[in-house]
Amino acid sequence: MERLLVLARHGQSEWNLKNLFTGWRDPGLTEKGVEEARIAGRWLKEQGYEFDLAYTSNLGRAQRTCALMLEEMGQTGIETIRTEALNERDYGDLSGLNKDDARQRWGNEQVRLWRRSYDVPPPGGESLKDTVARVLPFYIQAILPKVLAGKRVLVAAHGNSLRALVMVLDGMTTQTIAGLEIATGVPLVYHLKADATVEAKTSLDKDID
Ligand SMILES: O=C(O)[C@@H](CO)OP(=O)(O)O
Repeated sequence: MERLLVLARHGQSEWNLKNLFTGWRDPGLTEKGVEEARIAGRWLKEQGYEFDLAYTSNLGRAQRTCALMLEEMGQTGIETIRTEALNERDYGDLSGLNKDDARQRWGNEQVRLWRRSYDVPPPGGESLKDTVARVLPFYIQAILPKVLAGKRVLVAAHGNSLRALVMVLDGMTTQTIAGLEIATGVPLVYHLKADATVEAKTSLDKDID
């Protein structure tokens, strides 16, 4: 049985371009972001993938990416479930601030800890640990049973909600996860075994911006 799970971060957003902490704020995609989503969809189609079901967050950039990918694949009709559980990590008080300005104000190391440590939350926001605690129950209760039942599933979400999932799928530690970056618009293709562990993983090659 095919147990296909494809994870894709949204294409470049207006706030990725402006270098702003985004979190639960809701900027749209840039033109480049739209193109990245389309390229991702075309690549998946060329690889011969099809989906039965899609999941996305409550945020527009992921929803639009999901829709554009499915459009390129000729699969606009499939059921798409939106959930807050897949939202980006909440950046709290940092939301809307420029990342370089934040480094000037609080120092590189503090900003690195907020952005990439496992358990240091940004002020008023979520750590990756908090994000894992939000994303993982939804994955286990909603997404995984579908994949294990043979539904081919697309998840279009965000840098940190996907880092939370990849950490679990790839068996990364609270240390190694700090070095994981997920590029915009790059599908990560997982084939799962019946016991929900990873049989194979491939992805479209692309540099991290
Ligand atoms: O601003 C954000 O919400 C995220 C993703 O763009 O940023 P970071 O790279 O710090 O996780």
